[in-house]
Amino acid sequence: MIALAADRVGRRFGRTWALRDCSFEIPDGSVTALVGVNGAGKSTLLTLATGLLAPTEGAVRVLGTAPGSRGIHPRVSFLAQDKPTHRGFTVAEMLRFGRELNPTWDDEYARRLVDEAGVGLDAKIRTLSGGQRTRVALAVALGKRPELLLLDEPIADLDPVARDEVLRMLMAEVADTGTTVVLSSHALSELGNVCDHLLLLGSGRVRLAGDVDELLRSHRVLVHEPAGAHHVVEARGSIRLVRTEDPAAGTAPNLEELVLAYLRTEDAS
Ligand SMILES: Nc1ncnc2c1ncn2[C@@H]1O[C@H](COP(=O)(O)OP(=O)(O)OP(=O)(O)O)[C@@H](O)[C@H]1O
Repeated sequence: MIALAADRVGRRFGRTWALRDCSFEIPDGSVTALVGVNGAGKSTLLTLATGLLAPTEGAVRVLGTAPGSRGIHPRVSFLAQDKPTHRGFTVAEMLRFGRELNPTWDDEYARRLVDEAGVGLDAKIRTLSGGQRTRVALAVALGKRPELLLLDEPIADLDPVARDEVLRMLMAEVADTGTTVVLSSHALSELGNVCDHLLLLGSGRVRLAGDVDELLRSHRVLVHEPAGAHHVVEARGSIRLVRTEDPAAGTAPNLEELVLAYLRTEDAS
């Protein structure tokens, strides 16, 4: 099944097209890295998927239906970039909101996630570290037992240890529950360990999308080698990243090298 699909989606703000002609499909159970430079349209795309924003053109489908105009889909959780945990409340109060607002709420599960983060239920949100706050916000997002979890830069403000902890926790939960995750991030080196699907936006358009292994297989790094008939994505001095089906050419890139090459170039396809 397809968890999230876009068919020629565009979204305009005044004269600015934040997204244009975006078509893609994100399979059920995948963990998708949503990447792109600042202003590429990542947050806009995630917000369209929640239904909190409507496309100007085209159609979005979430878990097989059009996102409703009456708020977020009951089986979708969204963690916005600013992680709106209310700083004056306690962790227990945050969990109570989750329970009251979500019919599918799993209180035992949410409490376990908070406990594993080493956070007390009586702690005020404002006393928590950035990493702990993110983990409480994730516990609230996951406590809803979503089929689709949309995370907008969840690890942006975390130190490397906290990033690692949060991503490990997330991956363990996803492996257990099969939740589909779409995760926007600039932390390219971390994404290779957690994502099996990629959606790369550039200037509001889909530049590259698909299964990570397939994308890595169809690209090679050539050093001091002519590109020949291969399609050159990026050339930097004697190093070229090319798109090719020839497994004998050069060496395989890693996800960070692949994404960086596309982010650095404007007109690669
Ligand atoms: N509410 C809005 N009103 C006007 N313009 C907007 C609005 N939201 C987004 N935009 C514009 O749409 C474009 C895409 O913005 P968006 O926030 O989706 O990018 P992003 O990829 O999430 O960026 P970042 O990595 O910096 O978070 C930008 O040009 C931005 O200025």
